[in-house]
Amino acid sequence: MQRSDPARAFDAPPSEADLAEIRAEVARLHGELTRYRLVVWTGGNISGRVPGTDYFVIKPSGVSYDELGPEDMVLCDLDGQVVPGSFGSHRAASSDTAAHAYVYRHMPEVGGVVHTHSTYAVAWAARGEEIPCVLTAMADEFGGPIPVGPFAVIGDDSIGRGIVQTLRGSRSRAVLMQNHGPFTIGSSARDAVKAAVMCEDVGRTVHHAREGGELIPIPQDRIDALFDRYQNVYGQSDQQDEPR
Ligand SMILES: O=C(CO)[C@@H](O)[C@@H](O)COP(=O)(O)O
Repeated sequence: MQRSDPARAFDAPPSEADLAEIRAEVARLHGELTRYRLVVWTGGNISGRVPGTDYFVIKPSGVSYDELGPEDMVLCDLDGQVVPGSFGSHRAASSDTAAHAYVYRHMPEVGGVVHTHSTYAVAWAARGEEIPCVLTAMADEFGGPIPVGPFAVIGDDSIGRGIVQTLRGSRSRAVLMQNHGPFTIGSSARDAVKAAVMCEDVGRTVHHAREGGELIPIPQDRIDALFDRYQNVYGQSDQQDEPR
């Protein structure tokens, strides 16, 4: 894959000792995708940025979720290149590695990226229809509708470009890539997984609500107030830096 900037050199990769925590967390979080039934077979993937470095770890491509442990996560630089000799480097990184890498290069505040094929979110994506903000739970978590991103081919940075173009400046941490499915971002891999769980939950609820009749939009000032409360007040006071 073409490097983003041939002149760019990345710092030396972190040691495996320094990677242990992020490897364990990203491997563990893959179990949350199956627990919440957001993926089937080997679909979907999670990555986590290694804090303070030019690297991230991501799921290996096509490997069963049952086999995913910390040392199976693939270490990549921000160009999406696998670091030779690192744990897991004997396998190909996820099909979406270039997309995740593009997001990390262009959104430095992002610490985790998740992709799923969760049923209701994919159904909204198949229609190219955003999920309207008609639930307080959406205002809390996404600060508005969940937007649709462009149709994009798999394997290069097209999906990443679509994610950044859609979410940069948005309060939503989820985007429905047209005809494909949800990609989510977060301050950490756990935060991005939460966005994926909540995206599917509201996608299901709004789908059934609309089947029963007309949806009632929430006024923008109420959405703003709900989002502010949830992001800054909800939960325990010692959770300040943790995702809610
Ligand atoms: O749909 C896609 C490709 O974007 C992926 O979710 C899915 O096929 C899983 O691919 P990987 O196993 O991560 O290579």
